[in-house]
Amino acid sequence: MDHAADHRTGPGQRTGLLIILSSPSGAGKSTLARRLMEWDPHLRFSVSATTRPPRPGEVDGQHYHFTTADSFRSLVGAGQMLEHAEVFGNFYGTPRGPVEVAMREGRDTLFDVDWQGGQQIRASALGSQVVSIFVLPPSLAELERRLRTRGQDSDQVIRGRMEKSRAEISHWAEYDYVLINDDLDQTEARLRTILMAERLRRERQTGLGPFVRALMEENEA
Ligand SMILES: Nc1nc2c(ncn2[C@@H]2O[C@H](COP(=O)(O)OP(=O)(O)O)[C@@H](O)[C@H]2O)c(=O)[nH]1
Ligand SMILES: Nc1ncnc2c1ncn2[C@@H]1O[C@H](COP(=O)(O)OP(=O)(O)O)[C@@H](O)[C@H]1O
Repeated sequence: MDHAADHRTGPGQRTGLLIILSSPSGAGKSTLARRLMEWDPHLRFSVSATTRPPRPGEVDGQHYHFTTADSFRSLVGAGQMLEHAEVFGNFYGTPRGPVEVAMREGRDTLFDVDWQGGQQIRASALGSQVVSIFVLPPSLAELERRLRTRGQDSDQVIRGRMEKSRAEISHWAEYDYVLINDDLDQTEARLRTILMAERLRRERQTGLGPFVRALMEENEA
């Protein structure tokens, strides 16, 4: 079967959107993702696998699937990752199965992945369904302040993340939307607007009413 054609949109068909959120560490994407999920219970969060150890309060299977490097590698070897990358010295990857199920069910999926993950998902057979959003902090000083006030990482880890932030930010132009997360409520409102508009755009392709469909079929006959 042609894998790409399987997810192609057309009149009457409805497939899910893949909404990719990326940002330098600490800009606020996990917070925004959580708020968006609370707002829209139909949205599915893609739970990544990672070899990073859990932070206090993180729940296995909910925030991440915490795993060892060996089992991560065997999942990759078995083709079970839609994408994967090494970030800050740990492996992260998106399990393929749940994304494909959501696509078939017409459910939208939200991804919190870095720029490498964004590139790989865009290049995959599901790429035509991607809506990508890059979240920027108002400044690097504010980014560092957020990493420190989050209070989850050691000084050394924070320094490492700040060093990588410029490299992550350099990929902003690859994304469909760029949001500066200054005021959290305003950024959340903008994210909702993007989601609503992108859903309308998809309906333009897939949600034609029976009246328009009948006219199209008449024209094709
Ligand atoms: N490529 C890829 N990146 C991921 C995945 N899951 C998380 N990441 C990214 O890995 C980076 C580190 O995530 P995390 O350790 O949770 O730290 P945080 O971003 O500071 O909360 C972030 O840029 C995430 O977007 C994944 O499945 N694939
Ligand atoms: N707009 C904002 N203004 C102030 N603080 C914020 C804002 N957005 C997020 N934060 C805080 O910044 C810290 C990092 O946010 P988080 O969502 O964990 O970032 P990321 O997932 O991008 O690493 C958290 O303590 C969060 O509460």
